[in-house]
This record gives sequence, C-alpha cells and structure tokens, in this order.
Amino acid sequence: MTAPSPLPPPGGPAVPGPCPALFLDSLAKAFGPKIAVNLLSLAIPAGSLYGIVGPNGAGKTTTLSIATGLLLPDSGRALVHGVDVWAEPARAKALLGVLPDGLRTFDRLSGLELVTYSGLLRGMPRDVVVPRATQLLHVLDLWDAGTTLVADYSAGMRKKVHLACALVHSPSVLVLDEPFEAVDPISAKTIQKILTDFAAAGGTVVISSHVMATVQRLCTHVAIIDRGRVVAAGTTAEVAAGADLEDRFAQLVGAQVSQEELSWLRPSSN
Ligand SMILES: Nc1ncnc2c1ncn2[C@@H]1O[C@H](COP(=O)(O)OP(=O)(O)OP(=O)(O)O)[C@@H](O)[C@H]1O
Repeated sequence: MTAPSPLPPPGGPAVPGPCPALFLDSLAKAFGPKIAVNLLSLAIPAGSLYGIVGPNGAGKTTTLSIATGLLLPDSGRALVHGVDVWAEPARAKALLGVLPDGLRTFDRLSGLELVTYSGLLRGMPRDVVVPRATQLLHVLDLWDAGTTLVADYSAGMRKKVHLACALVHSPSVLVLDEPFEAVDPISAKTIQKILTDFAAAGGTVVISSHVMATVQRLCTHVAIIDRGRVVAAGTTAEVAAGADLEDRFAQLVGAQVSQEELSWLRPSSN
C-alpha cells in the first residue's frame, strides 16, 4: 500500500486571484461549554464547487450559519467576495443564496407563492420573478404539486422548494446545507446539473454533505471538518490523495465502524 501524499494545509491551498468567493477567518463559536467552531479558517475560491464534510456534530452547520449571516460568531470574520457578512449584512446577503439546515419558513404558501415571495423580498420585479419561479418549479419537478401548501410537502419536496428560493435571484455564491438529503435520485441528478452549470458559469457553490461518493464526484474542492476545525482542505484530488474520499475521511477523523454487537437485537419469534 502506498503512503498517502502529504495533505495541503488546513485552510486550503493558495487561492488564485486577490479575493476568495468566501473567506472564513478564524471563526469561533461556543454554545455554553461546547466549542462548536474552533478558530476555523477556510478560503473558498470563486468558481469552485466546494464540499464541506465532517462527522455528526463537527460544526458544519454552525460554520455555514455564521458564514451566511444567520448566526453571530464569538470571534472571527466571514467575507463574501470581500464583503464582511457581519459588518455589511445587506451587501453580503445580496451576493448569497442560502439553503439553511432545518429552515422554518412561510409554509402556508404554495411552492409558486413561496419562491415568488423569496424573489420579491430580494427586490426582484414581479415580471422577472414569476417566470423564473415557474421554471424552477418545473425543473425541480414540483410544478405538479400545484396549490399544495409547502407545509404539506414531503421532506424532499421541501428541500427542493427551499433550493429554488436560494436560486431565484441568481446569487454569486450558493451555500447549501445538505442539498441532497431526502431528495430522490432523479432530482439529485437535476440539482447536481444545476450546480455544475452554475459553477461552470463562474458561480461558487458550497455544499455540506455526508454522501462521500457524491462529494468526490461533484466537488472540485473539499474541506474535512472535525471538532470545529479544518483537518484537511484543498482540491478533491489532493484531499483524497489517490484513495476513496470516504477512506481518507475515516483516516483523518479517526473514525471507525463500531464492531460492537447488539446481541439483543434479533427478530423475536412471538
Ligand atoms: N443552538 C445550539 N445550542 C447548543 N449546542 C449547539 C447548538 N447548535 C449546535 N450545537 C452543538 O454544536 C456542535 C456542532 O453542531 P453542528 O450542527 O454545527 O454540527 P454538524 O457538523 O452540522 O453536524 P451534523 O452532521 O450532525 O449535521 C454540536 O455538538 C451541537 O450539539
């Protein structure tokens, strides 16, 4: 077995150009005694499709929430194309499209109403937002839901309609927390194509995911987060180092599949 090549330093490789699309600078966040994000730094290049992976509780959602202005850090900065998310929230948020984890939204609306409302909130004219919302609902296979309220959507449908809300204003940087969770395989492929096309056109996509095969196939770059810190970051090929990303992940976070047997877990005979 060949030894894996040395990893690029945490924080990622040198970024081409003067200004990363998203720059996280020494972010820290604690919830009481729990340190969720521990001086985390990461530079996400413009035009990249950047995967953020890590074990449960590693701090991914907390990091992405800070990066998108949804959660105030204890210290550190997050810059979107050089604009400080906390110093200039309106300017920074205009550049962002966000799919937060466990989003609570105005779900007593139909899909068309919700996506249209998102665009209007972003200051888009109605005659631009309605055709875009309509097209997004068709592409994401939600149009047939018609007047069904988002509150009555399935989990996967909700994920897709919130993705449509994140896309409708055509932002520069998309930050998507678990975009493929609960989504059917055909819709997942559609979403992957949307994201790949968006990045090819110069947009930047940041996704968190637990599906290593998808991250390895889809993402140009990846960061592995563990205990609130970046343990590896760089191009997907650099981080995978010729191995399966899943194996590298396990190696880097020191995780092992539990061998403990649940001897009591047997189909009962009566
Ligand atoms: N609002 C909160 N109050 C208290 N603790 C929190 C809060 N949000 C997150 N935490 C804690 O911070 C840590 C990081 O949580 P976070 O949700 O960022 O992890 P994650 O990497 O997104 O996990 P997962 O992969 O399971 O979604 C966890 O230990 C979690 O319990």
